[in-house]
Amino acid sequence: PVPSRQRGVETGPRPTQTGRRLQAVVPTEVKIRFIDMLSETGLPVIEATSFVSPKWVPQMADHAEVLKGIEKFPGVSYPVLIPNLKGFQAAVAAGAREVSIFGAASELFSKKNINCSINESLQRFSEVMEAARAANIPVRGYVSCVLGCPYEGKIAPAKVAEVAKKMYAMGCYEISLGDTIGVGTPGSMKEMLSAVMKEVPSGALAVHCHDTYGQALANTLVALQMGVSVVDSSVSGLGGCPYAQGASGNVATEDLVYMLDGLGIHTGVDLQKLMDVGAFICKALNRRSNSKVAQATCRL
Ligand SMILES: CC(C)(COP(=O)([O-])OP(=O)([O-])OC[C@H]1O[C@@H](n2cnc3c(N)ncnc32)[C@H](O)[C@@H]1OP(=O)([O-])[O-])[C@@H](O)C(=O)NCCC(=O)NCCSC(=O)C[C@@](C)(O)CC(=O)[O-]
Repeated sequence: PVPSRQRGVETGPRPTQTGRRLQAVVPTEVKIRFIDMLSETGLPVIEATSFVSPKWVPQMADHAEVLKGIEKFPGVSYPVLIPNLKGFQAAVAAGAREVSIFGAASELFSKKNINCSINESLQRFSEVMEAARAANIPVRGYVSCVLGCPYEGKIAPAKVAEVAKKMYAMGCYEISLGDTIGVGTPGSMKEMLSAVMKEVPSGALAVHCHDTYGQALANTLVALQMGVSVVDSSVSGLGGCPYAQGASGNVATEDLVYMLDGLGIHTGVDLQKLMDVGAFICKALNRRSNSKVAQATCRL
């Protein structure tokens, strides 16, 4: 299986693990060094940046410099997030060879995150798909809030299945199901995946588990047992979402790789190198790693 899609630096105005907000904008050269180091770990996919509006997320205003500045390792892909056609065009002009669109299963989250309804977002995405097809650019689709929403609470699995089905039908080669605020449990993950798998084949699904309630690894394991083989993660468990207050980062890549190694699943990812990248970025951001593996081995 492809073990992990790794996110680059996504330090928006979101709470850290301890509830402090990250105020600083991460310098572009740190982002580039971080991604270059990740490229040497054996990860197959590194999501490099977002071509979103700098008025909405000023921390990503350097997207073109980051994408142009990183070394592109053979065999590694560097997709970028895009919310609309404008983002797609800017990403391609900066050299993107793969993009990800991001929708949601929650109306209110869609409105807060990308300022439109779910239906409007699907309309925007279909414009992107058309342009992507013409440019031969593969598109991945995210569905956020699949196990809960900061504004609507519980989300019906049928709603997740409906949005995932539409994004898959429009041509996304893979649908990543995001537990954006990390409220899911193995039980709700199983229920949601069972509904989605009636509409989208398991081979075209990925999971993206935030670890707010400490359930991310358990939820990921359930998804693996149900046939999903692509998992999003983040070194040192960095990240969150600026429009989902209180959400912590993704499952730490170090912890995910440790678990996969323990299961005898070959990943090709070098855990030691990952830990070095984690130490680098935590030092640069002056924060503690959220990776249990990193904490246990006392590297930070
Ligand atoms: C979607 C918009 C742009 C709508 O924002 P809007 O204000 O409705 O957009 P607009 O079309 O009215 O344009 C407003 C201004 O933004 C510009 N603009 C418009 N589009 C772009 C663009 N692509 N790149 C650069 N600039 C852009 C546009 O040109 C205009 O500039 P002005 O004329 O005022 O100078 C905004 O809401 C936005 O950028 N949102 C992104 C927020 C974000 O980054 N959220 C986090 C992403 S991660 C995530 O969602 C979850 C995920 C994927 O991780 C999975 C999970 O955990 O669930």
